[in-house]
Amino acid sequence: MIEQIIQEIEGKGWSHRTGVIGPTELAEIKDFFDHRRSEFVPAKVGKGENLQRAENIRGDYTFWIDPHEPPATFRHLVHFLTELKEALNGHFFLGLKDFECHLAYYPPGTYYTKHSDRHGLESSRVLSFIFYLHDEWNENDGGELVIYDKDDSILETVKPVPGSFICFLSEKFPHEVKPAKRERRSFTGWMHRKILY
Ligand SMILES: O=C(O)CCC(=O)C(=O)O
Ligand SMILES: [Fe+2]
Repeated sequence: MIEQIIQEIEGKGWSHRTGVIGPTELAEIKDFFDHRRSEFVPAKVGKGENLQRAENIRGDYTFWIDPHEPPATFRHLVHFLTELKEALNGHFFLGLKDFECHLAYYPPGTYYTKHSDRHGLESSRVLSFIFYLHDEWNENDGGELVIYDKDDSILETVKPVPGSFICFLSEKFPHEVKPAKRERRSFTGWMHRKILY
């Protein structure tokens, strides 16, 4: 699996793999979301003094996970990411040192408009990654991740298949989350060239 991801990143700069998380693990994750729901906070946009809630930009709620001390439910995902980080360093000499990650849920109808994960202040973000954690997703549920190229042409529209994983070079691909008909759940994060904690 990791080897295929590396090859896809080498070829096109991003990779989408299905079947990364199995049904038993997804069921445990569903329980975590259901039990810890009240601890999720509205995601904000901007930095420092300009940090603000802007539902017209992003409508998700997040719960940060410390990858150095993850809840048991997320140990497998953190392990997978650690192996991916080492493989990326081995193949591309990226010098990745750490990653940050959060859970997110997007209530029905919410979205995240087109943005880049890497702007001035976040210049150490190298790779963006997302696991899709909802237990069910139907053809017409929406919630696609639309990936753009540097010229703002659509490269790919990715359906958030439960248990799938996507990653892309943060610098190269602006992207957007389309509104969905059902709650859309994910584990999202970024690999960095510097130690974060
Ligand atoms: O959930 C997704 O598919 C993408 C989320 C995203 O772009 C972000 O949190 O920066
Ligand atoms: Fe993003």
